[in-house]
Amino acid sequence: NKTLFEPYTLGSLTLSNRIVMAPLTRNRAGPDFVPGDLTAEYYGQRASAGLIISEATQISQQGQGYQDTPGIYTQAQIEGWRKVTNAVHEKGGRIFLQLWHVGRVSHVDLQENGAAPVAPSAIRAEIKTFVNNGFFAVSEPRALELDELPGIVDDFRKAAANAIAAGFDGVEIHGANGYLLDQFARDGVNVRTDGYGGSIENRARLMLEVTAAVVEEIGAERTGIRISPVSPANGVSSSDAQAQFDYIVDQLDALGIVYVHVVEGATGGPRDVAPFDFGSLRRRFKNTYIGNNGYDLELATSHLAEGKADLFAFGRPFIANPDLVERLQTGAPLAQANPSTIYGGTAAGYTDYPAFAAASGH
Ligand SMILES: C=C(C(=O)O)c1ccccc1
Repeated sequence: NKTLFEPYTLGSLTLSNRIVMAPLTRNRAGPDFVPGDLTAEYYGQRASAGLIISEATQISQQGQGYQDTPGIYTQAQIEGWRKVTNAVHEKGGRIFLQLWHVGRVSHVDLQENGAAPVAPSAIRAEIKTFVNNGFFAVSEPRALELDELPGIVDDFRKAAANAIAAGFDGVEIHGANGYLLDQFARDGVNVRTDGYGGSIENRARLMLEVTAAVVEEIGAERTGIRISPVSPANGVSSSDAQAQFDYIVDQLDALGIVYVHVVEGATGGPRDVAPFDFGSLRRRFKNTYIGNNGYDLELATSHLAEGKADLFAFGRPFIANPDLVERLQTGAPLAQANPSTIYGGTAAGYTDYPAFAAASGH
């Protein structure tokens, strides 16, 4: 029977195992939101993952919501990411870039000319974001005009092309965790009365137009997406998540993208936050299903045996265990991350976690 530690074919890629490094925001981009040498070292250290999905990376300044997160919309940013993909590929690893637009989860100090963050509707989230070296309430958003949406689709398309130019093996569209595309999909925060709101199909429209544009630009085999059907992250909610996301996944399957990456529960929180049949998504999607959220070796092994997912994404465990795959395989103990150095800072708590062998003096 299948194990987590056997090779897996993802489109035209052969992954060395079924363990995925989930996207982790670390707020360590340099000036002009360019990833620096430390970032190349950090991802290189974790290249034994079957697939790395990078931290969320904004497709435009409008799409940025936190300080010191990296971008993929300038030549300098592409060159910075090239060092990262080289470091991972030198170690035989594979890496996708997560394309991000935060929508309403932003602050005027991050926006061009202090502009209001954009959203499907002018409803402010009751949350804070990390800006000006502190946590401050997100700013009042404005509703996007219909004629602005093609520009956002094009920003995703160009960012996908930039990611391939930077050497990434593919991209993951960020459709989860209460950011722009998820805001549009959720009737708790999208109250539009035009073609992008008011029905299951209309609310899915922007996410699906972005996905189709990325597929057209770089191919379905290099395009994945992350969704979080029942997560309340960043203040989103749905009146019928099952119907909304059954429809979305049916349409994603028709687009032929290589994987769907599903946050099964509250992001970074309880898996049973709300009743939801994830098997319904698994059955509707012919290609690869990546399960995420709170997995450990035992749960992943049992879900694999039950055919509930093909790959398993681990986030927080990868922070302090660069060699997580080897530790899971050998049963070595896992190190815990220092919570005070997860977001922001330099090497401490980023590149200075040792592999188990090094730590135990083997
Ligand atoms: C990009 C994030 C996500 O998808 O939740 C994120 C952003 C800031 C802190 C933690 C996570």
